[in-house]
Amino acid sequence: MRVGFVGWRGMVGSVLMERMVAEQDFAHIEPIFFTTSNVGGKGPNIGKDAPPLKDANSIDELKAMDVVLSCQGGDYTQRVYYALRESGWQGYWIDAASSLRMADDALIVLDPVNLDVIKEGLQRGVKNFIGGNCTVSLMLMAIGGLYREGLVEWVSSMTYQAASGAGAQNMRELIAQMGKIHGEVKPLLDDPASAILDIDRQVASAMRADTFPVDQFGAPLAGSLLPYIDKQLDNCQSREEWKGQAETNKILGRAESPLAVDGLCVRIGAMRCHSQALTIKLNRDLPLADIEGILASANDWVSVVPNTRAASLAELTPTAVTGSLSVPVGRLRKMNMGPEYLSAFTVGDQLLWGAAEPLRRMLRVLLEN
Ligand SMILES: NC(=O)C1=CN([C@@H]2O[C@H](COP(=O)(O)OP(=O)(O)OC[C@H]3O[C@@H](n4cnc5c(N)ncnc54)[C@H](OP(=O)(O)O)[C@@H]3O)[C@@H](O)[C@H]2O)C=CC1
Ligand SMILES: N[C@@H](CC(=O)OP(=O)(O)O)C(=O)O
Repeated sequence: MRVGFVGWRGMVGSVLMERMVAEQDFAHIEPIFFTTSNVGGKGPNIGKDAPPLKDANSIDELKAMDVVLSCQGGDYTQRVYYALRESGWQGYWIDAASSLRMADDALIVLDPVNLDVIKEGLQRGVKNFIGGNCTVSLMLMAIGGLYREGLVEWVSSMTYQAASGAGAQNMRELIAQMGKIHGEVKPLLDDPASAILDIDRQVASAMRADTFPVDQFGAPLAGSLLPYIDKQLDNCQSREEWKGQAETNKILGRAESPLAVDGLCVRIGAMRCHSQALTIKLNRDLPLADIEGILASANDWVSVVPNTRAASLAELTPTAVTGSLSVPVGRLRKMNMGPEYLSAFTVGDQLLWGAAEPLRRMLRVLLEN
């Protein structure tokens, strides 16, 4: 199988390459690497030879692929995908970008949750397989068991999303903001006798100054938060919030009878792990132990964290989870609203299960099909 990789050196693409090397995926395919900026250059080090980089804008070169896997971004998809199909290309298109997600002829892939939907799609001749929004994929990795058992009436998701979701430059800017804040008050911090309100005043003044680095986020994130992610929609949801219900139901294959998912999406100063506080309305009262069993059995990566302070601080934070495929879910308890209202908190690496891993695994599904 000739697989063309576009966007392999970007942030999502680099994580994908790391995972594919770790899982020895390249042993099963003929990889061809593409570029928009360095035609003829050298591809990534994957432990085996590959031809020099090909032009990612050349429909003729792309047409020779059985599969094109793109982590290059939505603009690239818009520019190239339709032209490639119009040329008569019948191959599989796997993509990290959101552009094609809601198209009728595309499926959103998250195989630990929707392998049945994917397999049924393959039998129907579906050729476009798109990675889901990171927050949605991570939520479903965490509580997919409840959906699988038909226990969910609705979910409200309040998110705490990492800088990486906005891109590599944003991660850099977050650290620059942290450094700027520290630099402003270092002399006061070094003096144990200094007044904390003086430090606080200087920090606030530094963050509000014109010289504070905000080119990427448009506002201070370090020491603050941003209560709006992605575009503004006419119904007063942000586009990120809209994706919650639309993509969840598409992933689960229930677009005809959608379950409600809604909430607020907020950017916080974490590096690459998205967290979510969930309120889940179950459609019946179930003992907490049964709920924990259902959650833990849903896939190989979800783990139930005991609802204690010690376990939550040790296992249920972005710092604990970053760089790993595990998706812990904790803070599980019945809420004051009634026995059918369940609270949960979950954390996941948005570059792994939130972006690269479902694409890598889709390639495996194609190979095994
Ligand atoms: N960031 C995220 O969290 C998520 C992103 N996605 C989607 O994935 C797509 C790609 O996102 P992301 O990986 O963040 O994009 P990046 O900006 O990191 O990379 C995209 C492309 O930019 C080019 N590029 C230019 N300068 C550099 C540089 N210094 N280092 C690396 N690449 C460079 C590369 O193309 P070339 O080699 O051709 O020059 C690269 O493939 C987007 O559509 C996004 O929506 C999906 C889920 C999560
Ligand atoms: N919008 C997400 C990241 C992302 O790329 O999402 P999507 O793949 O749906 O465009 C975030 O900011 O955290």
